[in-house]
Amino acid sequence: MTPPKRPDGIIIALDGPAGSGKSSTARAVAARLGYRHLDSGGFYRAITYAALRAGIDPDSWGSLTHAQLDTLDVHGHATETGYRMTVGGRDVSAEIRAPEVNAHVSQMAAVAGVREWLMDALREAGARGGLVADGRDIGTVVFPDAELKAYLICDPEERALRRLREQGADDLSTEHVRAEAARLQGRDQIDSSREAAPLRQADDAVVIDTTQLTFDEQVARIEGLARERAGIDRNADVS
Ligand SMILES: Nc1ncnc2c1ncn2[C@@H]1O[C@H](COP(=O)(O)OP(=O)(O)OP(=O)(O)O)[C@@H](O)[C@H]1O
Ligand SMILES: Nc1ccn([C@@H]2O[C@H](COP(=O)(O)O)[C@@H](O)[C@H]2O)c(=O)n1
Repeated sequence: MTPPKRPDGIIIALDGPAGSGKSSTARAVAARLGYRHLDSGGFYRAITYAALRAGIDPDSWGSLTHAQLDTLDVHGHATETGYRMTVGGRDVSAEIRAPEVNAHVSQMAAVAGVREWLMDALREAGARGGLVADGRDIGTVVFPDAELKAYLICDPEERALRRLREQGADDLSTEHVRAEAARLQGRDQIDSSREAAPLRQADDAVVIDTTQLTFDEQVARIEGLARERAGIDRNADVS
């Protein structure tokens, strides 16, 4: 077992399609290890929310300059356990989950200039290690040297059902579940077919299908792999 080469621990990269369980799993694994959680989708969501709020036409997002992005005043603030997103100094944790942001975020995330603009902030989060980061290109582009990479997959209708339950939806009919599955797959289609850092499994990622797993099973699986990769004992301090 190799000891961590970063002062605060290893970097764990979780990628996969929409609703496959990345963020919830990353948060739980980070809590168990005493690591920080980086939800990179939150950054793309905050930029999308800020651009919509500023009235910038989505058709023009492809030509957004770094100076224009700076004026949107989007920031991720490190907390004890993760990152809190603000726009114009205001916490936007709830707003960035709105259906309007869901519908537009993949369009924003496909813009190469936006991804370049964000890269330093995302990499800075991993500078000391001790990080569980989730997204679409964490293991392939943001932290290609992450000590552990996992690629989570899950049946689309199961993903849709979980998402609807999370939202407290009353209507869990087949029709409603299929409509939500189509929305998730629409986002996956844009994310995996774009030129800039498309969603794809890193060659050295462990694939975990969460369809038949309980939440605790998938968390325990990744925590176990992380402890192995970090060379740490289950009962020992992980940093
Ligand atoms: N194994 C599981 N069994 C049941 N529910 C699960 C399981 N894994 C995750 N969930 C639930 O599925 C929902 C989607 O998970 P999560 O938000 O982590 O997905 P995600 O991949 O980060 O999605 P997105 O890409 O849209 O941000 C959450 O409500 C989460 O609690
Ligand atoms: N590394 C990433 C993370 C996210 N995206 C884009 O943001 C969207 C929202 O992400 P969630 O994880 O919050 O669902 C996602 O659909 C991608 O378009 C990305 O490109 N790269």
